[in-house]
Amino acid sequence: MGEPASSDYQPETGCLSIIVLGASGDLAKKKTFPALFHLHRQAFIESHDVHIFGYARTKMSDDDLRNHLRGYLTPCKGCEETHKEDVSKFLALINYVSGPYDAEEGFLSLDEKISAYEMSKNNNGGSCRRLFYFALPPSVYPPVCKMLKSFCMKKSEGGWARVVVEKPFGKDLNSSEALSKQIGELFDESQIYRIDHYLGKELVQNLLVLRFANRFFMPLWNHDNISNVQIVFKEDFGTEGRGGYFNEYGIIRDILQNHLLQVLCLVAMEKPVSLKPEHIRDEKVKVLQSILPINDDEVVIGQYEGYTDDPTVPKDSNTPTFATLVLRIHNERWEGVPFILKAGKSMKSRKAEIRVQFKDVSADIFKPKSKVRNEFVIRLQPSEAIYMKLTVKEPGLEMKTTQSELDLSYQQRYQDVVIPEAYERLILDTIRGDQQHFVRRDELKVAWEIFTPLLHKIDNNEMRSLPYKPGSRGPEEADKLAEKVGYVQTHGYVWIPPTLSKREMKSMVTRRRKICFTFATSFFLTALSILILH
Ligand SMILES: NC(=O)C1=CN([C@@H]2O[C@H](COP(=O)(O)OP(=O)(O)OC[C@H]3O[C@@H](n4cnc5c(N)ncnc54)[C@H](OP(=O)(O)O)[C@@H]3O)[C@@H](O)[C@H]2O)C=CC1
Ligand SMILES: O=C1O[C@H](COP(=O)(O)O)[C@@H](O)[C@H](O)[C@H]1O
Repeated sequence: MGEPASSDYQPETGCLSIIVLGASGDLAKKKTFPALFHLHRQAFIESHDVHIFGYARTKMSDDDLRNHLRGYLTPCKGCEETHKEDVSKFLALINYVSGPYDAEEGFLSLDEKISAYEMSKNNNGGSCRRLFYFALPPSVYPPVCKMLKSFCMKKSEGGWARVVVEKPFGKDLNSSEALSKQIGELFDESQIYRIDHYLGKELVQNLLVLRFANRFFMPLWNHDNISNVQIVFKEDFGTEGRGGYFNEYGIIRDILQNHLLQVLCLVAMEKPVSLKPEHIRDEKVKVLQSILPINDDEVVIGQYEGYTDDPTVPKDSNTPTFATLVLRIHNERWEGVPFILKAGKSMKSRKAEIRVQFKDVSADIFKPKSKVRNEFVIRLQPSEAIYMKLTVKEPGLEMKTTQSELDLSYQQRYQDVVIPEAYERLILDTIRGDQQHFVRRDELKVAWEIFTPLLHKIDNNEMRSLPYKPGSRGPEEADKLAEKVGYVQTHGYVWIPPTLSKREMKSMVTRRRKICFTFATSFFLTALSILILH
């Protein structure tokens, strides 16, 4: 069965079973089930044709799982009134099956339950669809795939079975390729959805539109005009309860090799032939293939002080919780432009953004006191925004220049819009069969090729993590590296997100209306009294 492109999507009929493997875990409760809840609340998945099955080793009843999840299902803005009812309706759709990941007993009973549900729905016609979501550590992907393939793949006419797998997909090039091979022997590429939730973020999805639907950017988007690009991820908390997992992977495998690299692809790729998933992914692969080997002199890794206090982390751990490194794309558009990727845990603030810094104006006649540059910033989170830093005349009698911005802040511009969570959007894509925002096997392979030599050096202690204070900007050396490769910080300029809230806007409008009303009333009364007096 061919998989439809996004624009070809036709709503399907028939029953849909969503199976969350690892239902007892962290991702399942924090992201997967809440995303399903919101999709259900908005009727993207509906009670009459969907059922959800949780699967894990932990022994619990249906109600135990429902109660475990309840607290994570929070109302969205404006849904508070119906929230209790929405939660009850959603939880009623969930059943739980307990079993091991590498033996048939649990999977046979899972299949029995899914089949019973499908049978109960058969009289509606249509096909049966099975979506398997792996909210599991990658170490158990191979046995789980085998079990699913052997025991849970009953296919009805026109139906489908898809698997969604989480990152990190492997630990380096070899392990990732081995995993891809094992899974590839069991499922077609069109059935495998390698999720990278950054691809589901609103402003990441906006990148192609911004770049290719606006005349502004096209002629400027190249090495003639752009000095450097920074892609930054910061969290203001540490590994918190995930020390065991994190210590095995580190920040490069956790964030840079996947999330930041995917963002880089969308910033740097050429215009795809169309919006078809394969056309987009072809262009992403070309960018990745053009990235030069990472230069050790353009890498700074760090570890926040106190990281090894976590009892699950060895005292002598060299695992980086921070990294800044430079990627260089060897092609006609980007030759000479450093792409600075920076990610850190336990930093001063939580933020993810893309910062495109332009070159200096040539033969500048305004002679500003300090060097200033145009920047185009896309803030992915928090407070989604797109703004452009530019030089303007300072209002007043003097001919002085100052830094200002053209600002599109989503909170202000789209006040009535609730921006969906990345996972909501991506799970919906998997149901619709749209692989545009998922990582293809060859894309993953090149991504690992880029990072594997560096990762091996760090794993072998050939490169040491520098200590940094929790709540800081990370090691000073990282800022020095960014400066060395061309980033110019604008001193004295701070972007202030517009603060006019909807309430303030409303009260302003009401106040204006009141003034108009008072004015109209007094005008009317004056006119009336003049008339009476005459
Ligand atoms: N948590 C997060 O914020 C994010 C997680 N991810 C990815 O999602 C996946 C799941 O992550 P997360 O939920 O945090 O993981 P968990 O450690 O919570 O594991 C999920 C479930 O898998 C089972 N499990 C855990 N360890 C093992 C093991 N060694 N062998 C067999 N089963 C095990 C447990 O269920 P039981 O014992 O009941 O079978 C557990 O409840 C991972 O690939 C992770 O990298 C991606 C982005 C964010
Ligand atoms: O994949 C991961 O992402 C989260 C950060 O996600 P965000 O959407 O809140 O930016 C990170 O905390 C985690 O370590 C990593 O595995």
